[in-house]
Amino acid sequence: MLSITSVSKTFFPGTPNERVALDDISLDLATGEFTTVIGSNGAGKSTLLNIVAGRITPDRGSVVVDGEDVTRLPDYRRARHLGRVFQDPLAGTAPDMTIEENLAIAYARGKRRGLRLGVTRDKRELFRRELASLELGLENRLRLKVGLLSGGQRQALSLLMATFSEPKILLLDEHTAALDPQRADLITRLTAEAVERHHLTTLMVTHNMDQALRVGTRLIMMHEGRVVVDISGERKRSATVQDLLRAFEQVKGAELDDRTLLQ
Ligand SMILES: Nc1ncnc2c1ncn2[C@@H]1O[C@H](COP(=O)(O)OP(=O)(O)OP(=O)(O)O)[C@@H](O)[C@H]1O
Repeated sequence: MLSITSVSKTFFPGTPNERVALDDISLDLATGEFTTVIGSNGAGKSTLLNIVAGRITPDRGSVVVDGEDVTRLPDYRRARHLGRVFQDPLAGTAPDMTIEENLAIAYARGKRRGLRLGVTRDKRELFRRELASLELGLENRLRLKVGLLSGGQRQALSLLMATFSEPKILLLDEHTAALDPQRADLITRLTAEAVERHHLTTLMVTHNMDQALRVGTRLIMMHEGRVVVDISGERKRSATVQDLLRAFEQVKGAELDDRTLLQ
């Protein structure tokens, strides 16, 4: 469903501020594959997501979504195939609009013109059912302004908005990092449920190794713009935080030109 092939990105090339963000990365995600992405600060995780989203164009390489080469397609032209949730709960929703208006905008994404916006009775029922699945009581507060919700509630709504139109790719950029542990656990659970229910091909960046191991079907660790660990299936299920820390120490200690892939 998602093929990233030999993608490289350097910011400010040829200047003293030159930063290699991605260094010849290749990654193939099958439909429904849920990949968690960990790595140190500056490893290139956000840049990878931005390249998939079309916010950043790679210097080299290609991005193919469901057979379509989108490498040079601007972000607004791929938005209907993508769902994205950011770290900041304020980023994914419009605070001055009501819950149902926000949902109507998300619902219209990916639909043909003419089927857009406006909250009909059918849609309201659909929104109510979807909101009920969050178990936060929001289904009875459809006309509440989103700005009045807590961070956790807003993030749950952002997640619902990003997933219920069944995008081809779901991008989660540390979307639980700004929440308290209890809310973070709730959003993590809702994420796993939504991905499973809609069979979404997902990339989830997190700094929480435990979370990266608990959810998803595959885990990659990035370092200095490269994928240095890539595990799935039983290897992922049996891996521990200690294993990841050990692998990270090994990579950090390796020579810069050592391209050994740890598996
Ligand atoms: N827009 C930009 N302009 C210049 N340099 C950038 C830009 N975005 C990222 N970089 C640089 O590219 C490298 C990778 O950054 P990126 O944000 O992708 O890392 P990350 O793994 O998401 O880090 P973090 O965990 O700290 O968010 C870093 O050296 C960063 O300084």
